[in-house]
Amino acid sequence: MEARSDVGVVLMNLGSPDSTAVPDVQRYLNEFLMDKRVIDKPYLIRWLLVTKLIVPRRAPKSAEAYRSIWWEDGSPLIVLTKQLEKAIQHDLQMPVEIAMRYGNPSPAEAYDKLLRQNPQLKEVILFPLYPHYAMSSYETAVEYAKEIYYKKGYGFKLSVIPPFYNAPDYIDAVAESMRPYLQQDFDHVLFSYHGIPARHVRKTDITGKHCLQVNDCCHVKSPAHDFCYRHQVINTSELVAAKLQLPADKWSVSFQSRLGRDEWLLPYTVTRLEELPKEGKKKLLIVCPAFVSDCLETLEEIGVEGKDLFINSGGDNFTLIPCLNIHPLWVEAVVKWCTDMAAKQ
Ligand SMILES: C=CC1=C(C)c2cc3[nH]c(cc4nc(cc5[nH]c(cc1n2)c(C)c5CCC(=O)O)C(CCC(=O)O)=C4C)c(C)c3C=C
Ligand SMILES: [Fe+2]
Ligand SMILES: [Fe+2]
Repeated sequence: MEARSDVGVVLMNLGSPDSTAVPDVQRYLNEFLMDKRVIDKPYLIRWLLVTKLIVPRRAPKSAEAYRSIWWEDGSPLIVLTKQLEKAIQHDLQMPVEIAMRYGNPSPAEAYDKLLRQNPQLKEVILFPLYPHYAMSSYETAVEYAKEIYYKKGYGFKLSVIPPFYNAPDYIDAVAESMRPYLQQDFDHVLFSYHGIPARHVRKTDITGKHCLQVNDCCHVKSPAHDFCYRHQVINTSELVAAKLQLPADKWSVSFQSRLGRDEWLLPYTVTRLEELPKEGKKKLLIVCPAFVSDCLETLEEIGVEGKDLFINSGGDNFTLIPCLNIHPLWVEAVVKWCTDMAAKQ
């Protein structure tokens, strides 16, 4: 492939605290939870909730959880995003930088670095590392990256990779990353996705009358699906299960990481981890396809806490399948989509 320096790529992920020290975790959680697309309450209520209630209680516990999974070179999410950057840079022959929605590095740092090293830059491809659309993940990342782009008046064009929850290359990569684990004896495969408040699904329903309102809404054709996180994660799971020829009674979907008292998407992963052994499903494979890089929510919440809960509820065997990270099929897909988008310039 011919090297290009007029098109650059920014891989954008969620971000982590700078360190596991409580003040750094506090700063990160404040920035994260003050995002109006994450806690969608009026500013003053959000500010009181976040700075007076949630963060003071949560920061020390989160810091401890981060400490239990932190790597020598930093947060797994950041380290793995950097590894993906290296892997695709090698094959893509275009300059690549990483950016985070919260914490560091910011999209401004990524744009500036690309420009400094490639003064002839004409286009930046923004690649949000989220397969599914949610107000609190894909949408906030893209809006933030665009806000900085317009504010600073950059001269290059900004193109954005859309959610890829049903893209055959992504489905293949998830399925093939799971396949070796299916060789072992298992009773059930649980697809555990980061949850969101049910209210967010209703809010992003462009028809205003479909999501969580129509019977079996996620299987009834609707333009709402383009923005419906629930539809998209169910669709990802169905496509992966079909690819792996998993019988319908051998897999299911659940939602993790609930925060607060509002109702989030159901069923909750914690509930399913308690129920599955009682249903005779004692050997479990669990996979988290909403995250393309392993992070606190996979390594600690599922890999440590989830495993304890499952085993203490009567489970025998718990295997967490790693995220795509730098799986060769995933690297190939990222390279292909960036190349295709650059060719459209
Ligand atoms: C996969 C997409 C994600 C969605 C959707 C999402 C929604 C969402 N998250 C919170 C609150 C927290 N999430 C936290 C960590 C975290 N979340 C995602 C991804 C999505 N979140 C990732 C990849 C991570 C891991 C970050 C890392 O450093 O490894 C945290 C911080 C940790 C903790 O204290 O638990 C919070 C808080 C809400 C409220 C929300 C939807 C409204
Ligand atoms: Fe989250
Ligand atoms: Fe829906």
